[in-house]
Amino acid sequence: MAAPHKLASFRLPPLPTVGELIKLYNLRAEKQLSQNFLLDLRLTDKIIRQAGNLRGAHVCEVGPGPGGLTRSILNAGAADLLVVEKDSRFIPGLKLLSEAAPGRLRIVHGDILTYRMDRGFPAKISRRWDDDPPNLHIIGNLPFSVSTPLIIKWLEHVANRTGPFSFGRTQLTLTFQKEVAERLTASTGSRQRSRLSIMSQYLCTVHSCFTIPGRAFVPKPEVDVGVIHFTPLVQPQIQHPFKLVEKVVRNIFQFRRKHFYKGLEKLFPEACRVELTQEMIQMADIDPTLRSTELKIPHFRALCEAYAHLCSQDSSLINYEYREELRQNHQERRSKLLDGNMKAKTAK
Ligand SMILES: C[S@@+](CC[C@H](N)C(=O)[O-])C[C@H]1O[C@@H](n2cnc3c(N)ncnc32)[C@H](O)[C@@H]1O
Repeated sequence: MAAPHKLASFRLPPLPTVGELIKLYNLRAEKQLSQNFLLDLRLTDKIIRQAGNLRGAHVCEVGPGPGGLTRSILNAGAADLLVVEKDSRFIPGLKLLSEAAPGRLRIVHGDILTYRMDRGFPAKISRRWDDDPPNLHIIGNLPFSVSTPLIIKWLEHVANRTGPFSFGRTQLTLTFQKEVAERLTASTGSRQRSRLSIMSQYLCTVHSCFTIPGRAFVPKPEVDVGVIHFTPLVQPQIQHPFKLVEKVVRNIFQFRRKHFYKGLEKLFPEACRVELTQEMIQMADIDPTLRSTELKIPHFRALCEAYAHLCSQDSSLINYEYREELRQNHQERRSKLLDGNMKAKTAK
């Protein structure tokens, strides 16, 4: 790995263009892997600038594909770029880039959903949580198919200070389909306010950088794309376990446009539903006629506080899942129906 001060001339030598590489290796986009490529290096440079100064930085790029963003990251002076790509067809092209930037590009052929990023970088780059962020950045033009599960997984890592966040408050610069980008940054009262807004904003400063029109990608997706920058907060706005917060928020947003208590009720089994919902709302001191989208993060904090208190009084509550109960009831009804049909047939 080259030391930052040795990177005086870090720009890549002349190489085939990304478009030429795609033709050279016959890299037809795979719909299953949500492959929409960025070939315009001015645009990839613009995305990379949102991450801040990358000179001498450690970077993990998700899904480099034919390497447009990868080139921009290297040209911005990253000292150590680790790319994680699932599709083996891109590996030869990435190796070409690696040869053009000796010692600066490491290639992992694997799945970002299971890759252990905490093992991917040296411990010496770690910073204390309340320090400035470490010199490690996660960057990616994310595959649409994994963007939501991936950001939820990383937010859980932020809450637990694990994975990429075992190095400190690692910053992320990522693309999302525009609708998801709007949900991530939506403020109280907006139509896009959703589970993703609360989960990301209670843990991070979330900044919408700019929108890329769908026509900038090859092949062109149906939607536009938003670039979002995340910096984990020193103090999360809700200080309860991630899983508890996620459960409260998910239930409340089951009925986004209704009074929030409609979703809240579903935290509790039928026998104690009305009573415990009322108790929870009273404890949190919130107007029950507010809609889910009108709740602010301090409201969610108060609701999590109240729910944690109720769970401490009855430990079975934390494992109760309304949807699971619905699923089981449905299965029971189905098997009763099947039994009845079988009996009717044998009686004939
Ligand atoms: C939207 S394309 C972006 C490609 C390239 N970064 C660009 O901007 O042109 C998404 C890339 O992620 C890769 N990919 C999809 N699922 C992945 C996964 N689970 N882990 C790692 N890479 C993945 C795809 O093969 C593809 O190269």
